[in-house]
Amino acid sequence: MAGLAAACGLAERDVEVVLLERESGLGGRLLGWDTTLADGSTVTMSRGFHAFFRQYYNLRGLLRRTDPDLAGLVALPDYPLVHSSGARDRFSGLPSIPPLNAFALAATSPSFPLTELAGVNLPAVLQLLDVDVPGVHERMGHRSARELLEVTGFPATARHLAFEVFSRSFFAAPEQLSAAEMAVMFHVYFLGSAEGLVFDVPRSPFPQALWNPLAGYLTGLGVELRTGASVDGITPGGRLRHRVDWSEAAGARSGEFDAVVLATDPRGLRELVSRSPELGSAPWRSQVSRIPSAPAFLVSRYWLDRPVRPHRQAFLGTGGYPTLDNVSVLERYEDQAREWSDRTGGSVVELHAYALAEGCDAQAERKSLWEQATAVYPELAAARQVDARHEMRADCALFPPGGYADRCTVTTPDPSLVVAGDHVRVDLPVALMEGAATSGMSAANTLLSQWGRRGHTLWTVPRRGRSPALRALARAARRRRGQST
Ligand SMILES: Cc1cc2nc3c(=O)[nH]c(=O)nc-3n(C[C@H](O)[C@H](O)[C@H](O)COP(=O)(O)OP(=O)(O)OC[C@H]3O[C@@H](n4cnc5c(N)ncnc54)[C@H](O)[C@@H]3O)c2cc1C
Repeated sequence: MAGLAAACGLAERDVEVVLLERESGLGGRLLGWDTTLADGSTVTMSRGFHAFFRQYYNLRGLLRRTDPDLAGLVALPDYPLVHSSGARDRFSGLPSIPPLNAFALAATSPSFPLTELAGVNLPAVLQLLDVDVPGVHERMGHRSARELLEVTGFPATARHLAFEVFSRSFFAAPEQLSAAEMAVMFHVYFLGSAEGLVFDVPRSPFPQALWNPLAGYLTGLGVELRTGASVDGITPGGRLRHRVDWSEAAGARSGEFDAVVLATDPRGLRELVSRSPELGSAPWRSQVSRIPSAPAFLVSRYWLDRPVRPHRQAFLGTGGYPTLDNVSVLERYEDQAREWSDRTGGSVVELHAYALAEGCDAQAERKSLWEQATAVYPELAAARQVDARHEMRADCALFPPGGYADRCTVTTPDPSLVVAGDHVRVDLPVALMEGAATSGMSAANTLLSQWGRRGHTLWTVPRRGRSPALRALARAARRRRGQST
């Protein structure tokens, strides 16, 4: 996503671009590939469910290049959260005006029982109303999301349901995630924007909905897309600034370039830079070598011989289970799964487990994940698995407490070398897919500005809390405590 955004931003300003992608298709963590099921059907497998939030302005801008009305996305305006204890919550029907949305959530959500609100630490909660990027990372980034939730005194149900679900969507347990990331998330979804927690999902598998149209657009702009091209190393060029060596099925290749955008996942960057000892500077290479990766995750997709119960939602977030984080029913939103379900009478159900224990056993995790899902949707236990696919990987970024200052930025010691990806620090309130798209465009802008070419406008929710009154209250609370919260 970051690489595609950068390629798009550059090619639209008449820069000649060669995009090198190691996998056989585009999309990175949203790659899709064909697989044939036991019943003979050919379907597209992927790492599965991704929520395209309405605040993902730069990502949506990228997709609008080929789909101006975003017709390729389907809205999922309501999705429940359930806790293993039986507690339930949902985020639909909230007013759209900040901060009324946050107050209405606290007043109406079953996770915030009025009887427990007396225990809330108001000065600490006020800090969530005064989020500014990057200041919040200096004030709160040394704490973990778990500590933040404990210090706020939010009711246990709210902590375990709403907030833990969000923390784990960063592929980390709350003790592994920076409190500042959680605060920024609160800002993005409540106080900084009117779109709330509504999100969309692709109407078709990722290649069909997103990447094939974008590939056509980029090719039309003259971008040379080379998939199955794994970059081996980068050295100083003879004719141009950089020589890039890569391997393809046809053999080893190389090319010289004025500039390079490194838009890989964290591990890809660590490995590529370690194989390129002349790139950047020694301190920068050392910084890259420290980029942390999140623990492994598991995505299990099942094609079942019978449907789940009719009222099951497209997406359900779960909390309090050993590893299960969410369950989605693909035929509720994706055309390919709907076609399979209509044809066979079955259901396509996907389970996600983030932040798995180090060294866990893949087979045991699959079995356990399925068993947890049958506790949530008991009808699954009676279903026959026509087929299943499992993806267990560890290619996501981790945003640990105290990690912000050490995060790579788009710029590097070499002006002709820029970095993009969701792990990259852009000092804007963005994360995950939107972080990737924003950093990609920002990388393109950095190069374009050196070449005297017009950049692209980047959009985000405001970089700081919108309400001066709430900000003043938060500052006053900080002064009274005489310390940062
Ligand atoms: C299961 C799952 C669920 C998720 N759900 C959500 C969600 O709901 N909402 C959300 O916003 N985000 C979600 N994410 C996160 C989201 O997928 C990422 O934030 C985003 O895809 C990151 O994009 P990127 O461009 O930074 O990196 P990537 O997508 O990882 O792209 C990096 C690319 O670099 C390529 N590469 C690496 N090394 C080399 C090399 N040497 N040569 C050539 N190519 C190389 C890789 O093949 C890859 O294509 C989810 C992720 C997963 C795994």
